[in-house]
Amino acid sequence: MEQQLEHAYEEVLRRNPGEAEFHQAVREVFDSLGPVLRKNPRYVDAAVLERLCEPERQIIFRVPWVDDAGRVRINRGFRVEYNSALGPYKGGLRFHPSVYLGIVKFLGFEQIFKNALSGLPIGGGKGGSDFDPRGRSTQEVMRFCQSFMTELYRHIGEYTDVPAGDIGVGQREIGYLFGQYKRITNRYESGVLTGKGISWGGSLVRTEATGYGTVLFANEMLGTKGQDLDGRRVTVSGSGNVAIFAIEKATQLGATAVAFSDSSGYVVDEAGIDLELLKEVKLVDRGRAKDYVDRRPGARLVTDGSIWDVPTDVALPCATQNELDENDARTLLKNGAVAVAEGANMPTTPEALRLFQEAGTLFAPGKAANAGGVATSALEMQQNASRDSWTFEYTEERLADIMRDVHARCAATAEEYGRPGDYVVGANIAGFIKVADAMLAQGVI
Ligand SMILES: NC(=O)C1=CN([C@@H]2O[C@H](COP(=O)(O)OP(=O)(O)OC[C@H]3O[C@@H](n4cnc5c(N)ncnc54)[C@H](O)[C@@H]3O)[C@@H](O)[C@H]2O)C=CC1
Ligand SMILES: O=C(O)CCC(=O)C(=O)O
Repeated sequence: MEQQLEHAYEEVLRRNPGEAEFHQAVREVFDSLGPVLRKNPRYVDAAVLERLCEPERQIIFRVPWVDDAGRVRINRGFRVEYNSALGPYKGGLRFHPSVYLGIVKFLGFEQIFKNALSGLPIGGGKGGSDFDPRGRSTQEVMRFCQSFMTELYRHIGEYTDVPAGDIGVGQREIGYLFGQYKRITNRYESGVLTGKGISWGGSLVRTEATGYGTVLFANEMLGTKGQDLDGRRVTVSGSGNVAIFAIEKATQLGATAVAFSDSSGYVVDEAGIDLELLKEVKLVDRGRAKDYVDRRPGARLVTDGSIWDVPTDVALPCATQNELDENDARTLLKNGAVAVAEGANMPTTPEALRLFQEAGTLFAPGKAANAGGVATSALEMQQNASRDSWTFEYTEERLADIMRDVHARCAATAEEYGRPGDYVVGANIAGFIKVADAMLAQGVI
């Protein structure tokens, strides 16, 4: 079976040149699959690996828009409709200058397994653009979103493909995208996008869900060792949607979050991050880390080195891919970190992951730990379909149940395949089996 996996991986390299992040995401999943393929050769016979590595549809389009100075700008838009074995394509849109096809494909590939693990009927997809929202006015962002949707609308729908937010796309952008979709189609199709505002079809808890879910997963992992987050030091990279609500849930569970970051550096606040201030700086003012430090006595901004230099018990990388490397892992281990849970998608490099695995550190891969976001999007779709809206308490309880289930499924699968405590193997195998079985049942498509 190892030979088949190697052959399939070589084909991925050959067919997708230059897409390093996509190669990395495939490699990490393939590294887990040997035992499951040996046990079920029918997956190999039906070319499930090869099919999983080829998206069902890849859409690339021009996004023209006019900036505030009247100049015409051109960006590139993407939507990769990766796999629909379990439901309509589902996954976020990322607006960031680094976006290219390889990033969208890695995210879409990860999304297939994550969505399978959530236990909800959603397939995998992802999209975005190399548009950089930083420094752009609200009017420019709106014009960009309207142009983006003017092409995207023909590819998406409640039963087809349901985008949501990711880096650079929050409720404001979802609002402009939804408005343009409604205008073009003349349909109030609430279930076409998730992450909407509460008064126009959104779900309570969706904003908080990814960060909350990541922390709940970390707490479940600690629970297997008779420990929890209470009294722990936590470090959270990033200061966007995922990071902020990871800090909030960790604080609710009795931990002290001592550091966060953005692309300008990291902030250490030994007294515990002031969440209200952080929300004001980041969510209201759209400011920088320095704006927090300017208003918070005792906090300091560090503009060189790495946030993972800050001694911590629990590390929550919640910014972006490959942000925690081998050196960072060594430092975290030296400083006694006991758990790492990925709020971001693939934030840990393969070399760093290996070090954590060798050290026996509790390690939650993003496709399991951050599944609460997309799961709550699926709950938003349920509410839209039934024209209902649930309370915060009820929705949060559903999220907590889902995260417990995801944790239990990963742990049980790791155990079954002889790797107890290895959540990477557990998540990859459990997600793979669910998707692969549905693909087999649906024939060669
Ligand atoms: N929003 C969601 O529901 C979900 C997001 N994720 C993942 O979580 C991560 C963060 O996403 P969001 O919080 O939604 O985005 P966001 O746009 O709200 O925040 C992103 C944060 O990461 C930082 N960042 C981005 N690129 C960076 C870079 N190259 N270097 C340093 N810092 C950088 C930004 O300063 C910002 O603080 C991403 O990996 C995303 O794919 C995963 C699951 C769901
Ligand atoms: O809520 C969603 O549909 C997407 C969330 C997402 O992009 C992710 O899980 O990485």
